[in-house]
Amino acid sequence: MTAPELVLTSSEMRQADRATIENGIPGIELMRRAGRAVADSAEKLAAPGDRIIVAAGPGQNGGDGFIAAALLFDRGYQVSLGLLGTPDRLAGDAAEAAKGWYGKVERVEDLSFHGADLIIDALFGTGLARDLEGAARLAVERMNASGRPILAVDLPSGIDGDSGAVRGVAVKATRTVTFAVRKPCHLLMPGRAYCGPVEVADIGIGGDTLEAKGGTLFANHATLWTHALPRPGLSSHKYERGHTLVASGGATRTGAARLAARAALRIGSGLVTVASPPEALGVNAAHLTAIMLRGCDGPEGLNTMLQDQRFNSLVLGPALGIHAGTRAMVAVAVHARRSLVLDADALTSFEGLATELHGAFRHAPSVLTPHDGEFNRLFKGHPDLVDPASKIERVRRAAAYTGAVVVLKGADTVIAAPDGRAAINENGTPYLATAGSGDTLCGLIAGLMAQGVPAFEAACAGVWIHAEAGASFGPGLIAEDLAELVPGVLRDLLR
Ligand SMILES: NC(=O)C1=CN([C@@H]2O[C@H](COP(=O)(O)OP(=O)(O)OC[C@H]3O[C@@H](n4cnc5c(N)ncnc54)[C@H](O)[C@@H]3O)[C@@H](O)[C@H]2O)[C@H](O)CC1
Ligand SMILES: [K+]
Repeated sequence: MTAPELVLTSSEMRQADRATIENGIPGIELMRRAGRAVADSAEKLAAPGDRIIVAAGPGQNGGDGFIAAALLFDRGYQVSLGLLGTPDRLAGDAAEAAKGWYGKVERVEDLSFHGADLIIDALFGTGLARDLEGAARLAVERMNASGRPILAVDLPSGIDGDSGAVRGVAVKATRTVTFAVRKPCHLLMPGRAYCGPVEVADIGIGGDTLEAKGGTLFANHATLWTHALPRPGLSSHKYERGHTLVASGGATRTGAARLAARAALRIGSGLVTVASPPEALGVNAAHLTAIMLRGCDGPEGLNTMLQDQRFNSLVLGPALGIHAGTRAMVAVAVHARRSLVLDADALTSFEGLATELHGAFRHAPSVLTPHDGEFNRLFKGHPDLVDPASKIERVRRAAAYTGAVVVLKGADTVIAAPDGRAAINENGTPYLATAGSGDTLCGLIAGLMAQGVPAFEAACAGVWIHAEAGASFGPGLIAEDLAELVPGVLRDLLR
């Protein structure tokens, strides 16, 4: 089976680099391999004889640029190189690499990018430390304005490697070649949108080293969770596949619960029941067939229902209303220690009250699925959770704080577990931004947990399957379609 795809932060990558050097591969050799990968990648974008302009920065990213420039010159390209800063400021491996470039070292300020068939952006990589200003900023602006194809070395200059944020301005790359593994910025927005297709070049940093220095952050693909997916055997019975309970809102707000319930059923929950306020029983009954329906009046009603241990997974939040009653229902659910997915109103009801949720979810598999607005409302007054620039860091801290798996939704949904594992999703589609889409996601995750899938794997799989279903439909997608598309996605996954 293919291993999950590791993603390493800048500092983890530096440690992996250092360990590789200590194990006997000199730094300059790693840089030569990196530079060769850049040259090989450039050859896919330009033909011998073409004019290539390399913009090199003051650090090792610039060093990679020097190596690539010399190789491409040898391979018959017309190569010019402009340096940001002066050659005497180059140090270590980058200074060594510069010795192999026999052409002129121009000032990056003096280069005209308009005549280039290809620009190689080797200004900054993982060492970017602050916003781009002055000459660096101008160089990036002029590269972008040239309209010429740009190959970014490691990552587009100006993008923060760990958060994917634009530090003032950033190169809009046509393609990016990175080394050993992808970094968070290749998956997180807005960085992902600046990279173009990302190529990962093997420069000889071993899998064991990458695993030892990273090992907790992943790209969210099936390789991460496919082993945990339920595969019903011939003898399996609906009662063994769990029973998901979804709480419905009042008479005019019942659709959300039914969307979640339908998704739970489609993902394989053996049984699904909508728990409905008495006044909404009629409208729910008119719309449910395979899904069961029970009257449930507020927190007391929920408490009574949960005396039945067969309800092993629970969705609370969609259209429940923002008030103390919803908070009380969450308290009942937490006390009952069932698998739990909380979304929407269940999260917003705790606006400014996050301390009530401190450690609350550590006793049972629990998943919170906020979007940015809900996350910021829930954790307002907790700068340590809301302020970090990196989405991964924010989600990890929220997971550690609450004891729940946290899914922070968006074009680059991040899922994190209290134990520090995190995954970045990248198969999302803008079509998923439609009313009721989040309700469906809750149902998928709860339906997987009902079948015994652990919370982190259920959240990661739910997010991926949800996105895959949305992408398979495309334009015109409405939330009602999503659950119906799940069987096709599952069929491919379980093949
Ligand atoms: N295993 C690998 O991944 C390898 C990666 N290599 C390349 O090395 C860079 C990282 O190199 P590093 O020297 O640490 O950082 P940078 O080159 O990105 O930049 C540091 C350099 O830039 C200055 N600086 C930082 N921010 C700014 C700013 N906003 N304005 C101006 N100057 C700034 C800083 O002071 C330093 O001088 C990695 O990305 C790979 O491309 C190696 O080749 C080995 C293998
Ligand atoms: K770069």
